[in-house]
Amino acid sequence: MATTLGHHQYGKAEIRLVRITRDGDTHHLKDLAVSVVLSGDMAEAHYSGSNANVLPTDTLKNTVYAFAQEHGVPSAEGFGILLARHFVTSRAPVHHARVRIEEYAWDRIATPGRGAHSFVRSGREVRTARVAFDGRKWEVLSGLRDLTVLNSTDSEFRGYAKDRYTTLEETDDRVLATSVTAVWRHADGDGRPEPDWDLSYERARGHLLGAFAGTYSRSLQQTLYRMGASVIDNLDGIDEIRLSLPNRHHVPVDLEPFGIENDTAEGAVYVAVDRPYGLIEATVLRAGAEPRIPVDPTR
Ligand SMILES: O=c1[nH]c(=O)c2[nH]c(=O)[nH]c2[nH]1
Repeated sequence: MATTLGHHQYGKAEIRLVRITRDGDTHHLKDLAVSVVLSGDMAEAHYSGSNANVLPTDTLKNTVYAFAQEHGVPSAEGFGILLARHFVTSRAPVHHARVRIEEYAWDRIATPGRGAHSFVRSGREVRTARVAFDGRKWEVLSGLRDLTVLNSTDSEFRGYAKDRYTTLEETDDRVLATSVTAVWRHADGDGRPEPDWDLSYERARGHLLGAFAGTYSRSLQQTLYRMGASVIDNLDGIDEIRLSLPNRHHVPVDLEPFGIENDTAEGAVYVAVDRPYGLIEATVLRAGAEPRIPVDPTR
């Protein structure tokens, strides 16, 4: 044989699922996209075409819906753990399962006297969870994307390297805006009970926002480090966090041709430039922790 099969996996991507729970007149809603990836003893499907070890991806989809109804969706992480354990423990050829979940937030629409069953899709960020299980050990990565934040002052960018192509002016007061993608890794479970995933998420989010707002920034790099360090310093169970921060540049508009001053004590007008953007990415680790989050957190 002149060829051999390399790494292979399969699964069902982006299973869209809305779970409504009724508690009398008060209803609750979970809105998810679930992706399942399985790997193990499945080489024959590629070599000979034998599907004996291939549980159809259609079945993976059905299992996700069935589990959502039978077990509910306690939290993105909790649901992911339930599913990953099921696939690895119920089928011998499956050695490893990964479940990725995106969760979309909804707010209630106030309807006095009419029960609590109306919702409006929230402008909040997308919450993410990834669970990997190999039959023995868990790895849980929690995170978020599209958390868009802006500081209208307390940001400068000066003292940078310059060469013959540098045109950027130094600034001691600029707008700093970004859309945060973050992935953080929970310390190995080793038999401990699962944390309260929702509480852990809200705390991590709060520290990211607090550090963004509370840092006098000399660069987005410095702000990134403070944001990551604040999560690690304040949350015992989190050993590693990776942040991807696009620099959403806000450039003051030149209004001089119209005889209008555009940088006054009362404020200024900016172009919100969407492309190109600087992209600042880094991992922050608890001292001694091993880096395990992939370098590209979107993969
Ligand atoms: O915070 C910043 N970091 C950079 O590396 C950079 N580069 C740039 O042009 N502007 C900025 N801002």
